[in-house]
Amino acid sequence: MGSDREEQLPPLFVTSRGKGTFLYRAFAGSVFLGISLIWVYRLAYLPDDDDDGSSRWRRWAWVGMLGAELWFGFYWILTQASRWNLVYRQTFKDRLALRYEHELPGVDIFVCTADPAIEPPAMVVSTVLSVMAYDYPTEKLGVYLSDDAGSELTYYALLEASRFAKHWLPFCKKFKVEPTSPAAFFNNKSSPESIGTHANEEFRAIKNRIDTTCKLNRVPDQVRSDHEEFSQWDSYSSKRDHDAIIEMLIDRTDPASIDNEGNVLPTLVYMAREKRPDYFHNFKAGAMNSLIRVSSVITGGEIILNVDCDMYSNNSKSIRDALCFFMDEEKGHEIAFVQFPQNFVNVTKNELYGSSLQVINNIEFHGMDGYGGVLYIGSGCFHRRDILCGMKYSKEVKRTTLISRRSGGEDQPIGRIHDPQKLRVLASCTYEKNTKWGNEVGLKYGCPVEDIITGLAIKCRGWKAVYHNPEQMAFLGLAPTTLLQTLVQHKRWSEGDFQIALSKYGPARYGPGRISPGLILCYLTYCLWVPNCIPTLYYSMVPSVYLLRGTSLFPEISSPWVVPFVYVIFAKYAYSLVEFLQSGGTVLGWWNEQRIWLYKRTSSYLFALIDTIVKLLGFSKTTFVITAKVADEDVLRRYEAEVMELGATSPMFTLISTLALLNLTCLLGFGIRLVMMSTDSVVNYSGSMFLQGVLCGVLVLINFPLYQGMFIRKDAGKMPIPTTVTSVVLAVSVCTCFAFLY
Ligand SMILES: O=c1ccn([C@@H]2O[C@H](COP(=O)(O)OP(=O)(O)O[C@H]3O[C@H](CO)[C@@H](O)[C@H](O)[C@H]3O)[C@@H](O)[C@H]2O)c(=O)[nH]1
Ligand SMILES: [Mn+2]
Repeated sequence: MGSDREEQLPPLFVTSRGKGTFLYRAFAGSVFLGISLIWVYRLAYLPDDDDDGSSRWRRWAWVGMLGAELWFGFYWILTQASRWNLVYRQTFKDRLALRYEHELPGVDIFVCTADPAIEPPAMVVSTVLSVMAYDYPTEKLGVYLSDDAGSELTYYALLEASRFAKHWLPFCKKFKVEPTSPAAFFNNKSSPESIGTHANEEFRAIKNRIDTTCKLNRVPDQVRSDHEEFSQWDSYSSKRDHDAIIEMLIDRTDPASIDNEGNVLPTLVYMAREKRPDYFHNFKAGAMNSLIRVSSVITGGEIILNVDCDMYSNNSKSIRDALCFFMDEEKGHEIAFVQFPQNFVNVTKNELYGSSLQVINNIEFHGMDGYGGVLYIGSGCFHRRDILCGMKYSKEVKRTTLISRRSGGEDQPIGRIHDPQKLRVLASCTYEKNTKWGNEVGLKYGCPVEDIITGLAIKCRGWKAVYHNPEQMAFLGLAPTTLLQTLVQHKRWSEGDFQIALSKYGPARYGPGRISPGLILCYLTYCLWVPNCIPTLYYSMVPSVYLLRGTSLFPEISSPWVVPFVYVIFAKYAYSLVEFLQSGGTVLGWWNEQRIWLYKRTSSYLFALIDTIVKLLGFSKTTFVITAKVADEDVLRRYEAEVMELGATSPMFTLISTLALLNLTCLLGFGIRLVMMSTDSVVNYSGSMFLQGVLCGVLVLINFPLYQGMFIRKDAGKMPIPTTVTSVVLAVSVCTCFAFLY
């Protein structure tokens, strides 16, 4: 690399290709051959259209199987794109420091929170402190907390944090603390005990005060009278109806803003944008756009980092990592954003809910990066401000943007506005009226996955994105801890992605000519999560009820056509196991992942499909269900013991348990039939129903935790009795209809 560099400077980052690409491609080719043979078999053996009722039923079921297999095959092809060409990045932070230490750009960091009840302020401010303590010149850092609840509790917590920062930042620097989130650092058993007893005590005290205040739901009178800014809450009527509140807790240009050792502190700003019932607030995208505007006049950093309130910094060098990409002399000018993976602190060993996203993080995103276009996933992403604000790519911008700004002097050329009135205008409901905000400027509105669609639009404007997955994880957050939350989160994601597919930005329509074909396929993998629900529901129901009936839908065990079926299934799952283990998972974790895969497809995606249709018909509006970052002790105990949490009422649960019971009934029915047959017919019969029996058997095995939750467990996390009863009635009725009606 770099042989024809214009200057003889070694690069700030290098890219290397994954190994074994050729072998993988050959393997994928063989699986594709198998899939094609399955299609051929379905077409060649399509049952005749007799008048006889039973064979007509079989013919239709067969056509459905063909449809499902065509879809699965097509979808499998899509998933190959993100495995075709993996790349890995390495940065040289020492070179960056050597060349640019004194002209590093300003960095503004946005933390978003939206509800003090499910996103505890003590957690939020730990995240804020973690990013304030980055190993980066503090006079170039601005940290902004957006509070979509506009809660004085969160403001109070931030006030406490701003005071603690004076101890915490020098402490982190002195002892090279990692991670720089005080909560994470002091909770970590392996953090050296000898250091920081004092800091620890102080942090505990602050955390206690915050937690108590939150529990009492009231800021102490003394604090309130000491800090006149609390009067801004006098006019506050609710989360959805209040004025904009913007408070600068630390101003880095104020000579008094120094830590205990006399170093400058980063600017720290609290922002609750204005909310009114008559104005749609566009969730996180709306908050981000207000932050972009407000920060542009306070600190105006050229680089913006965005994290969710639970995603604390776990690597104090991440800004420098990101800058190695942006400031690389050769390639930096075309990079719009640098995305780090979302990792989670709270995943258990065999991750019951498959929420660690390891395969996405360790394989698929490296594959998308190979096409220059990893997704923007909302948290842990560094953007160039002007690109986020709509700048289009052109070859001429090469080398100008970051470098010219920096050569303007130590400080940014932006006029600093501290006038609260002017700031409030920028965060008002009406500011965006008749502007391009939410469309061409800033994050896009109208989609529950504002991050994905914004990232796609940026790449369609000609920019590249980079994925960086360093060994020491850059960010750590909280994954959902119950089944329902996992399914609801996936409903939001899949629905949002599907909306993109249907929108003007649908990758297949909008992408060609703008992004590479490989990247289009990668995007489609995510954008087409939702339609998977239909073939998956079909495949997990129809063969089973036909098994009960004794109608075969797969080749006989002695037929050579069994080979492609067995090969494709075996190869696909063996490979997915290898991939999962390689990404750091366990065998049981993989098995759990298959279960959650089934539940997501049959419930989250189905409900996302239904909601999409309802919305298209104009009956409902987009919502955003925030994922809880706290759980009861009881729930947490079960989560840690990897016992499935089923103690909630939801149509999603009714659906998955009905499916589970349906398969159980079909398998039992099949068993009874076998027992009642003569030996000869058993051999024949089980031969013709073999694959169907295996499919139904595996579905029963994988649903084991559901049967336990319905019939065996006694704890509070078991399936509610009404849900169990409904599911039994539904499953038995469907089975009875099928067994006797035609
Ligand atoms: O009206 C809202 C709703 C949410 N948020 C914040 O958005 C973040 C993400 O919300 P969360 O409930 O944790 O959703 P996740 O599914 O975990 O988030 C992922 O998916 C979202 C899109 O669906 C992205 O916005 C996130 O960045 C990405 O991490 C949190 O910090 C919230 O406080 C707001 O600021 N305002
Ligand atoms: Mn989250």
